[in-house]
Amino acid sequence: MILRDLISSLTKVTVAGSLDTAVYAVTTSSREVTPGKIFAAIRGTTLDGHRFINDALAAGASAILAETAQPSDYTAPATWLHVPDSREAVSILASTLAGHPWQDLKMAGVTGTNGKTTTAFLLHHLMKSAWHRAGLLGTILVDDGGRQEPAKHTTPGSIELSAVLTRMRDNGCRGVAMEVSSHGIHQKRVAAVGFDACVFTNLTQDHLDYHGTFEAYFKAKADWFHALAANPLGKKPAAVINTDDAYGRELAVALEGKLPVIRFGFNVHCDFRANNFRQNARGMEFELTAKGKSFLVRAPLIGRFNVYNLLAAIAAASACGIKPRDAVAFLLEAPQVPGRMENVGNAGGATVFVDYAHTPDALENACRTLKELEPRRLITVFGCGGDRDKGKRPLMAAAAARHSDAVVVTSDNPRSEDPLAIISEVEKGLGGKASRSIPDRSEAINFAIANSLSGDIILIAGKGHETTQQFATETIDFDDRKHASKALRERAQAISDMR
Ligand SMILES: CC(=O)N[C@H]1[C@@H](OP(=O)(O)OP(=O)(O)OC[C@H]2O[C@@H](n3ccc(=O)[nH]c3=O)[C@H](O)[C@@H]2O)O[C@H](CO)[C@@H](O)[C@@H]1O[C@H](C)C(=O)N[C@@H](C)C(=O)N[C@H](CCC(=O)O)C(=O)O
Ligand SMILES: Nc1ncnc2c1ncn2[C@@H]1O[C@H](COP(=O)(O)OP(=O)(O)OP(=O)(O)O)[C@@H](O)[C@H]1O
Ligand SMILES: N[C@H](CCC[C@H](N)C(=O)O)C(=O)O
Ligand SMILES: [Mg+2]
Repeated sequence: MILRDLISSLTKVTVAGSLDTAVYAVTTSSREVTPGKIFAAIRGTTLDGHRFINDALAAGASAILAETAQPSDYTAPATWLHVPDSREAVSILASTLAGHPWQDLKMAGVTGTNGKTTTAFLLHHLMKSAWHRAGLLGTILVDDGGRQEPAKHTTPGSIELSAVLTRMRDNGCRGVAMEVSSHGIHQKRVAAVGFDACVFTNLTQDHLDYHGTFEAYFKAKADWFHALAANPLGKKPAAVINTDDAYGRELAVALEGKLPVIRFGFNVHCDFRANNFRQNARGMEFELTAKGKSFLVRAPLIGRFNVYNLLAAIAAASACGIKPRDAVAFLLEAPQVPGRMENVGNAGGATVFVDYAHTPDALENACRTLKELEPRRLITVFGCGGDRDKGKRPLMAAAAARHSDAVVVTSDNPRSEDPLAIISEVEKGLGGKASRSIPDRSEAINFAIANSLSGDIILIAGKGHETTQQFATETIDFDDRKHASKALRERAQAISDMR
């Protein structure tokens, strides 16, 4: 593409040099520069990409995009593009170079502290059921309509995102369900993508290490909606908002008159409203009132919090053109989201669930849900991530202690931190609850399972679908589901040996 045509999509740019240059790609890494590429200098969270402009020039960059003006002593042939916000400009250029694939796809995005992955999986299931092919982007995996691969980020960088959306379109997908993380919004990864439905699930404590304050975290989420209200990119996005959540209500009020707002939850003002929720160990049912009609929703998921995820999926699907009646029928066959309230088996009458709860609110919900199944005892095994929001630690402990009969504190990705130091911060929130601290996660799981009694439920929380445990010096293979299954088999064998 000729630079002149490409940069016409940028609203604010000062050019120094030729616009007749042909370019075919943009990159934010000097290490990936080859002739024909634009090197975009990003002010990163650890490094400033502007430091690598000379490396990019040496590698033959055809143009430089930067937040600084061309230096006075600049002699290189590469055209210089001065923009106020490199990350935003990269999003626009990447989308333009790819031919804006999202224009040909029904796009549903999901943001919020908890429930993004689950809601995106449910939406993907609805889209696939209705349209045969649909894409999925999120924490666990990327499904481009042809094949699935593990995800590196919840929301990929804008360049990778444009590439994946292109593959989805070319593979015949009609829609995409994707998670939109607060990092993704803040780093403008989705700044140039139009959406048909934007879901807000809830807002509770997480990621304060990155955003600093709770208000900044809320602002990051809200910015996505406000940006699309100001510039909907040619689509008509509906804001699909949980208004049982206080921040959701605030957002819905702020968007009134700017975007169509679809409210969901249990409260009487909802457009998609749930009533009469019931559950057992195999699934749930509730009554849905939407568009003046009533439906009985039945799905193989447990937990009142999953009512929100189901409502969000049905409402967002409706904004994308899938009728609630059809959605309700498809949800009878809703998939097990890997590592989300996943029943991994039982032995000696005790049942094990693996869940990804790694925030105080999620752990509270997971524990409460399992306690509602009236186990003899609820034993919760969990830890807190290293190099992440430290404020979560005592709060997660308090949530676990409130609803569990016994707690086993262990490690969850200590990263660069000392596992014992993390555990002692967690212990401060337990408030005297019966507990055992076992830093080695496999031993902690073995301990909980070996000491279980018939009728107990064991919740192993925090890692869900993850398959590794990250330490300062090494990352080892570790999968809660595989480990728990092995421990359950050993326990079943031990019980049968004793007979
Ligand atoms: C903190 C954070 O979010 N970092 C992300 C960010 O990196 P950065 O911009 O800060 O990069 P940096 O290392 O400071 O470098 C600045 C620039 O210099 C460039 N550079 C650097 C060296 C060099 O020799 N040449 C060069 O050009 C780099 O390519 C980069 O463009 O932008 C990169 C590209 O998009 C991301 O890969 C990277 O994600 C890191 C790996 C990460 O761990 N992110 C996590 C926290 C994250 O994004 N999580 C969210 C939410 C998860 C959830 O709760 O669901 C997610 O969406 O996954
Ligand atoms: N709507 C919800 N409200 C509160 N808690 C929820 C909700 N949905 C799921 N959870 C809890 O949060 C955990 C994470 O759920 P999920 O993976 O769907 O969220 P996420 O927003 O994608 O999280 P992450 O940002 O870490 O990827 C679940 O394992 C469950 O314990
Ligand atoms: N996307 C989240 C996941 C956390 C999961 C938990 N296992 C942990 O490591 O804290 C993060 O990186 O903060
Ligand atoms: Mg997720």
